Amino acid sequence: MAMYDLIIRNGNIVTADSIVQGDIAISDGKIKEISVGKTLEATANKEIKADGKHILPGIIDTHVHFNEPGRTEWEGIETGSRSLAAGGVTTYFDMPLNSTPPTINKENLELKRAASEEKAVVNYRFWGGLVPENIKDIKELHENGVIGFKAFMSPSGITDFNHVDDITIFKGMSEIASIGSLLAVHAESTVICDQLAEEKQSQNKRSAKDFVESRPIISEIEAVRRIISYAEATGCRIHIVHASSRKVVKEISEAKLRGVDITVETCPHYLSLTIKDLEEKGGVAKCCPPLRDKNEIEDLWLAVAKGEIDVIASDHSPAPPSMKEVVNGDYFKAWGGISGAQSTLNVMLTEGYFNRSLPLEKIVELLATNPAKRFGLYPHKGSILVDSDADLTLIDLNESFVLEEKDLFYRHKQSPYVGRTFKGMVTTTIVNGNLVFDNGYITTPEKIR
Ligand SMILES: NC(=O)N[C@H]1NC(=O)NC1=O
Ligand SMILES: [Zn+2]
Ligand SMILES: [Zn+2]
Repeated sequence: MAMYDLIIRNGNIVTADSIVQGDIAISDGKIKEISVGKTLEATANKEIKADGKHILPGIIDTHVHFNEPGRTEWEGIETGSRSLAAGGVTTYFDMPLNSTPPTINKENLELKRAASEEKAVVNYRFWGGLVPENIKDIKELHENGVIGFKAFMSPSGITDFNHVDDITIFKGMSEIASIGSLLAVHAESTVICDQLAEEKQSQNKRSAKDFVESRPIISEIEAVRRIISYAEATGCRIHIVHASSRKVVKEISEAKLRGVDITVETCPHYLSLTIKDLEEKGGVAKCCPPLRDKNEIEDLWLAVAKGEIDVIASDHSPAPPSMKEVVNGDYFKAWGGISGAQSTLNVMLTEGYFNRSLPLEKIVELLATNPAKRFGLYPHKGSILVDSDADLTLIDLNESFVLEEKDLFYRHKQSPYVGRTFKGMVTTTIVNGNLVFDNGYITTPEKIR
């Protein structure tokens, strides 16, 4: 009889296509055997009873800012990756900015890699940056394993990561196309946002509403249209990050129909928080593009249901509480970025599965399968197949909880979701066949909560 490292017994195995009941056997960090509908005749060093639970392919968060090296006091790889594990995430892609030095050349990439090797409790990959200064470094970054490149079309909020001008976009995208990589784009118009922000501030209008009005949806639409025209000219594959509105998504759907190789991401906060939350909670709910209104949320859920969205990622972009504070009612000054790494699956289960009947298979597709496919990790990741990596997320849909600060594994225990009731709970996160999170505890390298 076969002997494995780990067997998970009698769970509901969820993939993008189906839900079946069965056993999963794991050895050497890989799925070795799957038995559907009947007990797997084998033994293992460890067994997990998953009766009544659902087993998902490990979640892939394609968009986090972990600030390390250089700004570890903002988050850091250790606390950041623990938070992800607690949220059922088994692989993350770390953005090239907010750490210092930013990941814009091979030397800086090696610094990030060294810090991650030492500290990450889940799997990871790195984005390289595209900035006006580094077109010459693109090829080498690609050869050293970055998942793709990231550019900002508007100021990033970080002085050592410049946004791209149109000639950089054009030249950079030509280069990225020639090596067969991909460009992720923060698409907001500098002209529109800067001008409106200046008008507002010169009139001393600095409320939450003023801030939101200074970054309107049209600014995203304009930038998306522009980047699409460059994609069509250069043949560069693109991925639009954090679209805040279905109106933005529509531009991307139309480009897809024309044959442009483009995908789109949105984030849990654009599906669950509004400008009212920004007014009530303050800086903890500030992000760029900003939160929109209730109608936009429902429209965005329609886009999700209809398959217009490819990927949902956290855009976890934390900062120390002092930087998130709204001082004297000035919403322009506070750091833009939401701490969400731990809550992506919770938001999708509660607001998607329970409140809007979004199928679990669809959630798996958006959070694991599509990210794996788009960024070349499929079928090793994003699937539950024999020979896949043993990255798995176990959830209990019968549990619910109110998120408290003490539940957060972030360096700074702030989240716009504190106080929210979530239905469904992540019980166990398995990375390369090892339990990393179990029943409220991070289990490796030591047990902590
Ligand atoms: N620099 C940075 O992380 N910016 C992110 N924050 C945010 O709210 N939107 C972003 O692009
Ligand atoms: Zn961004
Ligand atoms: Zn980001």
